[in-house]
Parts: sequence; structure tokens; C-alpha cells
Amino acid sequence: MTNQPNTSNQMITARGLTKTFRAKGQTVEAVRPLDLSVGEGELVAFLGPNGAGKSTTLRMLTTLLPPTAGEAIVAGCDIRSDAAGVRRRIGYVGQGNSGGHTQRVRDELLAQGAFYGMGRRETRARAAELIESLELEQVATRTVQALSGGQKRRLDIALGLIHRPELLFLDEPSTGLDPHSRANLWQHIVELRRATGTTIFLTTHYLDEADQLAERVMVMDHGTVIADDTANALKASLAGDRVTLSFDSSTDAAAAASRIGGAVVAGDPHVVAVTAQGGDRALPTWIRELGDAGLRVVAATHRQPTLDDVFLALTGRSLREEAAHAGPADADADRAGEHAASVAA
Ligand SMILES: Nc1ncnc2c1ncn2[C@@H]1O[C@H](COP(=O)(O)OP(=O)(O)OP(=O)(O)O)[C@@H](O)[C@H]1O
Repeated sequence: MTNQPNTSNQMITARGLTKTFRAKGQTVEAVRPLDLSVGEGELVAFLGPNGAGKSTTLRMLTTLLPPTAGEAIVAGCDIRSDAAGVRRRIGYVGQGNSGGHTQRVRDELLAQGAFYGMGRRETRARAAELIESLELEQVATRTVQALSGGQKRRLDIALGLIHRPELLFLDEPSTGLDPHSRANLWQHIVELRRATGTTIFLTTHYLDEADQLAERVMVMDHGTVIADDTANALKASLAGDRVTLSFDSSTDAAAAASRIGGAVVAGDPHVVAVTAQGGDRALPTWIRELGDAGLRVVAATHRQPTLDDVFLALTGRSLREEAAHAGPADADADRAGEHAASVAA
């Protein structure tokens, strides 16, 4: 791909982007040939279990890691031949805290502005604007080490936005925050997006966040994007409503399961579970028809599908459970230099 003015309404276009690591005599296909497009102004969430390849994809798109193969145009610049152009136009907030621990919040922002070659007056004005919009006024003169987790993440985002990037990459912005701080951070991300139109591409483990807040969800597994659509479209096409029906006896439950195409729940032989599109509308009919056959439903539940159901339908595994059980991702040498690389553009 050649560099081109960014007139295509595409902020990210990748073709065949691939990353293979060789470590301890083994080959890890972290990202298999990947095609993706993100349009101007989109808020896209990249989901997947630990080790799926999300961070590696982000690191290639942000020029922190050279691809093994493939190409990508990011904010109008080729990641291979114009890495500096990409870095000027994007903001990147990695998983680690990017603030220096003994620096004060405002000074950290000023230093970041200077790094991007912004004039002093412009940097001061921009820092003040970000301090206000990310609600950091109360802590602007505190050192970074004195901030709460949520305040640190908001500072990270402010640092990523100081040079008014067209495109902001956020790698798990809300991981490690309590639910209140997560909700507050998201409110800021959504508000910034609304006010500035910045394109946002982020990774998250939190399915509920992606479901409620992203306009588009990409699901990655084993280095490949396995689904890419709005959360509602994915749920509608891949995962039906979850309905359970309870009976007085396991015999009734087994008979009911075969009549309505459900399955007796493992560990609870009185309960039948059914996954069906429009399960809410089918429920009264099932209850009536089963009653006519002498199978009395004593309780029923209905639940809308979630993105975890989508992942389950696609892979047979639960993303929620994998996220809960997985430890931190494998340590790797490249990551240590990540922030240094990001500020060395
Ligand atoms: N520098 C490296 N050397 C060897 N293997 C690596 C390196 N970086 C990543 N990997 C491997 O590549 C695969 C993808 O890792 P990656 O960090 O991109 O996944 P992820 O989806 O971002 O996971 P997480 O959600 O845990 O951050 C994993 O198997 C990981 O162990």
C-alpha cells in the first residue's frame, strides 16, 4: 500500500496483517492474516480471550511492532513506510500506566505536548482543556503516584489525546478499575468521542461495556477475527434468547425437552433450557402446549442473549469464564520497550 491523503473515510485499513513470534524454539502465530477496516469516527471494541492477538494487532497498527507480513494504512499513513506519520496522527494508551510516577499531572501533560513539538502556549491551553474534560482539576498539581486507579487511567487518556489525534487506540482502558470508576471512565470516553468525533479503537475484556457502548464489536480468537458487526446484530444472528422452564419432576422435564427441542440442564434435571430466536414470544405458546400435554411448567425464565453467548456460539467456549480464570498474558520482551517506542516517534 502506498501513502495517500486520508480521504477514504477509512481510519484503518489492514490487509493480510500477520505477526508470528519465535520464542524458545517455538512459533506463535499471534495474528493470522487479518483484514480489517475502521471508518472515520467509529467507536470499535476489540474483544477476545487472553492471548487472542488483540494487543499484538494494536501494536502493529500503532507501529510499535513490525508485522511479519501484510500491510496497513492508519490515519492515511502506511505503517511500514511512514511510521512517524502514523504516530503523529494517532494516540495510543497501552496497558501500563504511561505517567511518570513523581511528575505532577499538569507537568506530565506539558512534557507530552513538548514531546509532540507543540508550542508552550498551545500545550498549556490543551492541557487545561483535557484536565477539565477528564475531570482532573482536583488532582492537576498532584504527583501521578498519588492518583487513584481511575484518575491514572483518565490521565493516560489525556496524555494520548494531547496532540489532538484523529484516532485513539486504547488497550484495555478500564481493566483493574472498580465498577464505578469503569463507568466514569466510559462516560468520559463516550463524551470525548461525541465532542470531538475522534475515532476510537479499543480492546476490552468487559463484554457488557462493549455491548452497551461500542458501535461495532470485533471478536478475535486464536489470531483471527471471527465476528465483526454491531453487538445487536451479532446477538440476533448468532445467539438466541435463553429460556428455562422448570417442572415438578425430572420425567416431565425430559418429556418437555424432547417436545420443544430443549435440553435438560446438567445438574438440575427438573429444568429444561432452550435457546431460540424470539424465545420471549414463544414462551407462552410452549407453556400452553406443554400444559395441554400434561406437562405443567411451574416456573420460567427468559434472558436476552449477551456477547458471551455470541462467543459461546462461535467457539463453544465462554469468554467470561476464560477472562475470569486467565492470569496475566505471557510476559514478553517486546512489551518492556513499548512505551519507550511510543514516545520515541
Ligand atoms: N513478544 C512475544 N513473544 C512471543 N510470543 C508473544 C509475544 N507477544 C505476544 N505473544 C503471544 O502472542 C499471542 C497473542 O498475544 P496478545 O498479547 O496479542 O493477546 P491479547 O489478545 O492481547 O491478550 P490479552 O487480552 O491477555 O492482552 C499470545 O499467545 C502471546 O503469548
